[in-house]
Amino acid sequence: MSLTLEDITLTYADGEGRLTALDGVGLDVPAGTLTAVVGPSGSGKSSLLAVAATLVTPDRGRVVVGGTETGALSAAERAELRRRRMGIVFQQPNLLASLTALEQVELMARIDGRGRGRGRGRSGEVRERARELLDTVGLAGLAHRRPHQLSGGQRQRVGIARALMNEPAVLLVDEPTSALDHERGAAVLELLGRLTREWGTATVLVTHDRERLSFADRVVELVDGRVGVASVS
Ligand SMILES: Nc1ncnc2c1ncn2[C@@H]1O[C@H](COP(=O)(O)OP(=O)(O)OP(=O)(O)O)[C@@H](O)[C@H]1O
Repeated sequence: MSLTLEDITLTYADGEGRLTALDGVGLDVPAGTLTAVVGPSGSGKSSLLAVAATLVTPDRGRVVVGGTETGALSAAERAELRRRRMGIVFQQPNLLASLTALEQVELMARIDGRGRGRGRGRSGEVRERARELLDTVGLAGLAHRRPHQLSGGQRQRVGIARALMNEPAVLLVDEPTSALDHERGAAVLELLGRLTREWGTATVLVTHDRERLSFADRVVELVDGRVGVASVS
């Protein structure tokens, strides 16, 4: 399933006027590829992810997910699309305070009883898969911990495992390595690149980290809400 953004313009109210956060941005992310979005603070990266996630409706332009023009869907249909087909990882993962790491990840499959692929199935299988994902993101021994017992980087990795639980067709990730040390950050990027290819996911990853972009199929630079030419070190 591919993700296409066509000529996206997004403005926010700014005092008397409007601030243009995205200005005619286009992005084509074929299934099984990973696009990294880089750019200075305030250049529109998080806004771009919010539009791609269909959480924010742009002033102009189209978001097409697997051939479906999302602007034509109702709010309920968009919510369903997000739940069934998208994995979204925000900088702040919004974990539920009362649940353990394992329960946070399991919850995705339980909410979406008809989840794709291995997310489907009996309770034991769901638990096993959630454990596997926590293992993969390096949280094997911490599955029983609640959010307040985890570091910022560990919470972020719970958020990544949760987003991967239903084998999303579209994966949108904001700054996955910001709270991680170098080695752990590299492992998370390697994992996202590998799953993108294995699952045929259309992945967009926002990152400040220009040194480790070799895992990306394409690098897009945003400057003042426009797509520029990326210079990668
Ligand atoms: N809800 C909002 N209301 C008004 N302005 C906003 C809102 N959200 C973002 N902006 C503005 O839109 C512009 C783009 O913000 P955005 O968060 O998309 O940038 P970013 O590249 O993700 O930044 P960072 O790297 O610091 O997270 C900025 O000028 C920001 O101040």
